[in-house]
Amino acid sequence: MAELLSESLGLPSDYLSNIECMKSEALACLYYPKCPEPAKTLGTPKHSDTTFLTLLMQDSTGGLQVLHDDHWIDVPPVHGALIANIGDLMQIISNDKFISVEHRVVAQPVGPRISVACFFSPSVRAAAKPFAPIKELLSDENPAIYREFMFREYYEHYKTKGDHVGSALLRFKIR
Ligand SMILES: O=C(O)CCC(=O)C(=O)O
Ligand SMILES: [Fe+2]
Repeated sequence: MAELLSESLGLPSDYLSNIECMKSEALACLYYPKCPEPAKTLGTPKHSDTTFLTLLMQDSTGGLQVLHDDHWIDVPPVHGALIANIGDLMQIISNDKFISVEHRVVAQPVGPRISVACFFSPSVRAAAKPFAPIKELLSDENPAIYREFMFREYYEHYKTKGDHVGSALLRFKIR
């Protein structure tokens, strides 16, 4: 995935793996019990992932939706397939060439639903360096949309504002 994403940004195929932006993995195993009153709640509320990339495996129950042009679109389960979601940090370093996807999981009267999300974030070494849009992607016609920041500042945003905060993108946006 790192190679494909690097190439689609027009960069050498080892670019993203060299900067170690997706070198740490965290795995979340999620269990959604069946819900007697699905209209009154959500399985997972609307959000975009804070990391670089998420690979998601969902079972055959369904319920995942992505926001597209202000409409919620079902992401139907495909046996054996993984879903790749771009996260906010990837949006920032790609200078909006990749856009992080807003998604949610609806509650359902059937279940339980099980999903496994693997979140890819920077290595400790990469997290100690500043983040900013990749210089090779910038030009006079395509200036940086986000300022430089440290990983610690990025995560402070979520820690101080709690779970229901919007994404950190606006905080770093300069144009
Ligand atoms: O359970 C799912 O399919 C999605 C979970 C999710 O979006 C997340 O954990 O960030
Ligand atoms: Fe998510």
